[in-house]
Amino acid sequence: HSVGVIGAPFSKGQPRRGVEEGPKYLREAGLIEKLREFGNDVRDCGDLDFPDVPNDTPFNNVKNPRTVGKATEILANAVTAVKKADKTCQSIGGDHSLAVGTIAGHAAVHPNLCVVWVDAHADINTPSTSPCGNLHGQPLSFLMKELKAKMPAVPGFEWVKPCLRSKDIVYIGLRDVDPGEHYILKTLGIKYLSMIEVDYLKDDKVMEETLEYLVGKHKRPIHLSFDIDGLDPSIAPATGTPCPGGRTYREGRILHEQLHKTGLLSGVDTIWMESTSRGETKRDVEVTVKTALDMTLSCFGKAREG
Ligand SMILES: N[C@](CCCC[B-](O)(O)O)(CCN1CCC(O)CC1)C(=O)O
Ligand SMILES: [Mn+2]
Ligand SMILES: [Mn+2]
Repeated sequence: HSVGVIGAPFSKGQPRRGVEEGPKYLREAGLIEKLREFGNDVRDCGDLDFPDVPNDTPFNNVKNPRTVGKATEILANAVTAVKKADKTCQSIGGDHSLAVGTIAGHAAVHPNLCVVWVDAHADINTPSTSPCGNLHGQPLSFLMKELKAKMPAVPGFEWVKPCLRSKDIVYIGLRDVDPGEHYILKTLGIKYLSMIEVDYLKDDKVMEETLEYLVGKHKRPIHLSFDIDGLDPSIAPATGTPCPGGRTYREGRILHEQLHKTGLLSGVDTIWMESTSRGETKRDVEVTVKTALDMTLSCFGKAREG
């Protein structure tokens, strides 16, 4: 299985510092070597360079619009190039505003892709519904065709073409959804397995139900956007937006091993925010890196049965 790895050291979708360290931490933890151990032919595309955009004034309450728009455009082009080489594209973040780039770039090559979004949050605020203007809480609103009419022309995002329909995405792990987002989820009829549904279902049934919904009738490329805060803070403490009551390590492993088994995994975002801004200890960071590494490797053949 061939994999193109792109480092996206980007954090301007949210206010905390230290998030751009993601690619460095996962590389230092041996991500590339371990991916090869599981038989993957890995091409490390290195870390992208994201330019600072001068006087990037807020657009209404949206912060760093041109910087985030430019970074996601650069990332989209990089993802498209990897997908043309017909590799699974593994992007390492960085905050979740990056998903505008990874999904748009992936859809440019595979317009029929579907998305599995593992996250405590829905990340589907529009610039108008966002409670704080941080773009890491808004990526999906730029990508949903059904929201196009609701979207203002945010400077920097002129390049984005909405590429997803509400039936093309399933959320797993939601447990902190803003009112504006809940309204959008209900209105668009987007399928989600929040922690309520997850509690009723047996572990392996969560991904089974997700896959039946997305690829049961006909197979198509899967894009996994995995936010480490979808897991419980006990195993991923170093993140900017922790939310209690998340998925356990075992549940996380099952999800990713089942996705790997489909053979349809075509794009993976590993999104996490090593933030030392909440007084995380070195130990917290180590635990979070190890979890992010294990979950990512599980997408590419790391399995507990060996
Ligand atoms: N929905 C939030 C969080 C986004 C998290 C982005 B991530 O990539 O980590 O999934 C706001 C959440 N909430 C708003 C009300 C406050 O009291 C608590 C935070 C937002 O800022 O839009
Ligand atoms: Mn997220
Ligand atoms: Mn989140």
